[in-house]
Amino acid sequence: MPDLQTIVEDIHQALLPRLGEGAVADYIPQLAKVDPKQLGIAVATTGGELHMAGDAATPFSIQSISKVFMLTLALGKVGEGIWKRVGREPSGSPFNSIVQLERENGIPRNPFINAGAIAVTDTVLAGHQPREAIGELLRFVRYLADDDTVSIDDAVARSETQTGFRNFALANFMRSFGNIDHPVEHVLGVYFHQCALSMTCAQLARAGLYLAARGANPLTGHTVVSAKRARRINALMLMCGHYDGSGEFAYRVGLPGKSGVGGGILCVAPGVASIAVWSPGLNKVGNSLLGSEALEMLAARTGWSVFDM
Ligand SMILES: NC(=O)CC[C@H](N)C(=O)O
Repeated sequence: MPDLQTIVEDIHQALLPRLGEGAVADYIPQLAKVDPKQLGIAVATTGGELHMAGDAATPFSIQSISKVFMLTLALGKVGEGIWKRVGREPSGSPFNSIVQLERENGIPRNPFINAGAIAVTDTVLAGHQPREAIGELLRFVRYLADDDTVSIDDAVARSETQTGFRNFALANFMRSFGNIDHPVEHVLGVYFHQCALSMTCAQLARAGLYLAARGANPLTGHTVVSAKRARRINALMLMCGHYDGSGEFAYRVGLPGKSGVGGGILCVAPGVASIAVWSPGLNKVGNSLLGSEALEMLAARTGWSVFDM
């Protein structure tokens, strides 16, 4: 196998002619302004190497990838009790779907669709003002990435607050079933800010290392979660991380991953590496089109797969 740096550069080079494919998320006005012709790849290995290509040092809106970090925080606070409020099954529905919620009594299918993530955020809000919960998450992500420059893009958070009608509907609907404890405006205030976390591929790849290294960041030595919990979060990412595109992603890439409508994907090769890719153009189910292609190529070139150990 050629060295990793060559592989990531080759993949970036191969995809360059296709930059701009897919559709940028435009239901959040601030995201619609992002130049679609960008592609970043960063691979952080458990051995401490970092390989980057393309726009890997450009910050972007991580959006739903933040659901992985918020879930990690919530599990630390309430442990397995979280599963009383949210399931662990793939939804087979779009990320912002409301239909299952009624049939399933306000309990979202999993923590990675919007409804599930909003319930998780509500858990983290317990005993805090929204500003404190946002601060706690920001500190946590900075700690994971070992980088204090990670920030929240207030313009993105504001843009989503003004247009997040569907998320308000989801939160109110869950509240009617007793599955949201705090005022909906508070919960969504935190949720929109977590989605507006702005990170580069390099920062994101480093932040995800704990999931590739049995719960501890091998660069800093910081223990984040137990090995068992890291495995379980990876299992959820594999089954639910790409909404109704999760099966396709598992088939093509074969690694746990979590996407966001900003065009980012965090992907985990357990024991080996944490990978972040970013390209704003999305496919029909809202996952980065070229980001998924890049990961498929990376998995093929390296042989990394959770189905072949
Ligand atoms: N899939 C996503 O990244 C969705 C996150 C976005 N903030 C929303 O709630 O719609």
